[in-house]
Amino acid sequence: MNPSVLMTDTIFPDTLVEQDVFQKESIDFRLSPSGELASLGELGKDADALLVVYADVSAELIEQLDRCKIIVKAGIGYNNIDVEAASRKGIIVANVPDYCQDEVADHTFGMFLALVRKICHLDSQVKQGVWNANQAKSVPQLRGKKFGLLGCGAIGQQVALRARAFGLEVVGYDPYSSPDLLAQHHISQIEDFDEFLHEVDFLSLHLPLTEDTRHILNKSTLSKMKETSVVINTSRGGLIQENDLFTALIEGRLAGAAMDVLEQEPPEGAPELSSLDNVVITPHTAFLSQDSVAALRKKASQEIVRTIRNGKASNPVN
Ligand SMILES: NC(=O)c1ccc[n+]([C@@H]2O[C@H](COP(=O)([O-])OP(=O)(O)OC[C@H]3O[C@@H](n4cnc5c(N)ncnc54)[C@H](O)[C@@H]3O)[C@@H](O)[C@H]2O)c1
Ligand SMILES: O=C(O)[C@H](O)CO
Repeated sequence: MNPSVLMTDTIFPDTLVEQDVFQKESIDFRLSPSGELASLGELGKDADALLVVYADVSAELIEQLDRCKIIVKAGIGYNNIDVEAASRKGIIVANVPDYCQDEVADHTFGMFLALVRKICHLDSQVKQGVWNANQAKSVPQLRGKKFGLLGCGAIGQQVALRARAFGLEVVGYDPYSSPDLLAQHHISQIEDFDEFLHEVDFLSLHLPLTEDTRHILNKSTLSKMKETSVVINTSRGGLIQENDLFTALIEGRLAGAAMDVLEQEPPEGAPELSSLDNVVITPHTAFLSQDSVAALRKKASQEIVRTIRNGKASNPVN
């Protein structure tokens, strides 16, 4: 009997890349038609591996997997997988840590510029027949301002490179990163979180969503930031308490926000934040480009092949 893979969900229009990789290795491949927990449990029962994009791989689902050896997140952030439950069952969880650093850094910087230079807002005004340059008079000059990285890993380092090219001073808060590594990337470390929040003019989030980091930006931490500062989030929606962010923005305690990710994705209709002129939102697209997607799909599938064939994953997270 061939080993088998269940793909729980996909955002791509076809599964040709995955089918190709698995077919060459005589591994059977199925895509779940609905991605719903009940059917995933049933379909995944006999699968040797799970390939996951955004499906919620809960402890309840993992409990139903009788043969599974590996769960691969097709992506970097694996917060939709209950890693502890998988570890308890001896299942390896792996991600694809290296496929879209440039895309996310470009998107982060693009959103930052669109927000701070009011490009999206002015564009939408012109399209409504309003030609009013006055609103741009309050735009801050970037050179010499402090660009703060909350999380200084692979993506944060790429963002730092772009920020420096704009004459920004890059500062970082990352308790798990070595001072040498940060110095190598010309990121000045600020060790005290409150001081970091207080110092930065622009704050960009590049850390994983975990139980420790959920709502790391909330009423209390947002209140430590300058009223003129902005937040850019291309990491995970759950890092920010969105109601607190909304309140800080309407009360003028923060100058703006750029968000590629939201607490609820997809949101039900237009998100509340989108009613504000000083907010820019994209629908979780920072990682996407033709090249990054091709690399991601291939790497995720190959990780499964490696584990099924050799019993070892290249990028285990447990
Ligand atoms: N929007 C998108 O399309 C998209 C695409 C890729 C990744 N992401 C998100 O970006 C995140 C970062 O990706 P990466 O490749 O840079 O990951 P990475 O693992 O290379 O870097 C994450 C950094 O965060 C740091 N960190 C952990 N906890 C922290 C804390 N409490 N405070 C400050 N720093 C902390 C880690 O030490 C690490 O240096 C991912 O976890 C993922 O959720 C989003
Ligand atoms: O984490 C990632 O790789 C992207 O956000 C897609 O899930």
